[in-house]
Amino acid sequence: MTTSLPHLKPLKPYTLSHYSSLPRSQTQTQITHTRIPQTLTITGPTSLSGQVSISGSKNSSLSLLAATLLCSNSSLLHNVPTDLTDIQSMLSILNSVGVKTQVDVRRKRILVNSDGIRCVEPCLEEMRKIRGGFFVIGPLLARFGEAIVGLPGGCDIGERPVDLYVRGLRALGAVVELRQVVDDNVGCSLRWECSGLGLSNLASQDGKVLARAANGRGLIGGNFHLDYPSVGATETLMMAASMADGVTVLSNVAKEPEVIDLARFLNDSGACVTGAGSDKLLIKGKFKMHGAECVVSPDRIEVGTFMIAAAITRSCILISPVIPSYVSCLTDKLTISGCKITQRNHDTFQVSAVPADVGENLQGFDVKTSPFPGFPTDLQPQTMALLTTCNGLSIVEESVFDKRMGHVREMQKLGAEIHVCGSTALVFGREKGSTLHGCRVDAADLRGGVSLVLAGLAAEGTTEINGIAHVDRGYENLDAKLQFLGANIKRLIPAVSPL
Ligand SMILES: CC(=O)N[C@H]1[C@@H](OP(=O)(O)OP(=O)(O)OC[C@H]2O[C@@H](n3ccc(=O)[nH]c3=O)[C@H](O)[C@@H]2O)O[C@H](CO)[C@@H](O)[C@@H]1O
Ligand SMILES: C=C(OP(=O)(O)O)C(=O)O
Repeated sequence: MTTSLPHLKPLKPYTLSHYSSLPRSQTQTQITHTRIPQTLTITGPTSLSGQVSISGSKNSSLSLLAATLLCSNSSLLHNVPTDLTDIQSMLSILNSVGVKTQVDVRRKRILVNSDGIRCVEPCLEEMRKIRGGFFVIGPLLARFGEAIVGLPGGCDIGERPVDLYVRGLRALGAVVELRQVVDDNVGCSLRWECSGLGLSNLASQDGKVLARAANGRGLIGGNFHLDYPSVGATETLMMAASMADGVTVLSNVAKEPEVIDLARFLNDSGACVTGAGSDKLLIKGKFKMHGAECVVSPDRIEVGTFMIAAAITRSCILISPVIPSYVSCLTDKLTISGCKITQRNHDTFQVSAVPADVGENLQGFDVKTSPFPGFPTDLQPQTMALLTTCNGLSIVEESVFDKRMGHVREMQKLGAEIHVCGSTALVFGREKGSTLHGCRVDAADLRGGVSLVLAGLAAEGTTEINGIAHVDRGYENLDAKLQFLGANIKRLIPAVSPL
């Protein structure tokens, strides 16, 4: 749906012109994503060339959309990856409490108006689909004094507890309890669980978190130290503290770029947040916030995925827009491996792994995931796919999530030699480049799924990847973008039999 959106105020440095410089065929290809099981087939090995246009960050967009719940009047978000199913789920969550949204798919922008919110309990079914839905607990509680939200969904990559969110909200004066849904009757809450803590063990089960500001008053500023710099908890508490009465100090917070995007939007909406990007945030609460306009940063994980696509296919491609400091960890590793990465202008990378530039083969390297500025967990599976084609033994250690190795079994089906011990994988590379061979594999989560797409680009023959809905959660038009770069990739959409 294309709508005419009002102009709120001048744009910030990242303007839409940064995102519309590619040929129409690339920027305007739209794929209708349905929830029908879909498959990608790739015939390789592939050589890529040309330029790819990076979408706005999924993870930033999810928290920015949640933050619009704090604001009266309208907010206008630019460069939103509107085709992602996660974004569509987040919009359904907002709509379910009475938020009005207008999506301009062609211009990648969303107008949000939260003036008509009529309830504080978003649709549980939608909440279960994504992780970012849980963030709405912060703004709803801060603005309306109450929120009832489902436990986070999202990828099945290990425990995704919410204890830090809960303890942080309690530090701001909220009473928080978990209500567990013990039968299939969604919304019928039969049993009260622990108003104490223990929430972490229940995070994967069906349940709702009920939060209200104590004594019917609003939230009050407070101090909270996060035991771990959780991105989601940091963002949720930033939103809550923005409308709490008084000053909040959050320490050991996440330093991820998405936190910086959120702080910028909150400040433009009338909040007072300082310290974003450091490990301490100081937030002076405001009684009222208004809408603002913002431009979502380019998706650093999509940038990294295409950098790895160039490397695994031993190709040379241009990638833009890129914020180089957001991907410096990967840039360093690929450079060690032998890739040539050149910044072409302020926001374009040229990534080359062609034999003329890198010699006979890339070298393996070790990675250990950790919070930003460390190596991103969201690039671990893609990196592992690359390492299966590099020289020597590489060690991949996953330290953020306890079950993010689901892709290994599928990579083994493609001929990769990987041994897993707990959260560490030993990847035995190939002295003479890829000997991966195509076969049928299943994507079980978002980044694991895309790592199979990357492996399929390098594999001999045809790779068929099922479960592409996981990939569609976080990659906009992935197949169209890869086709544009020269990949032989097709999406198979089963015919729906008429009723
Ligand atoms: C630090 C980190 O890399 N975070 C990633 C994480 O964010 P996301 O916000 O999903 O996850 P967190 O940063 O909150 O979680 C990271 C770690 O903290 C733990 N935890 C979290 C919340 C809580 O209340 N208690 C608790 O113990 C989790 O179990 C996990 O081990 O996944 C996102 C999607 O893949 C990524 O974009 C983020 O970069
Ligand atoms: C796992 C991811 O998403 P989510 O946290 O939304 O499940 C991801 O972005 O890699």
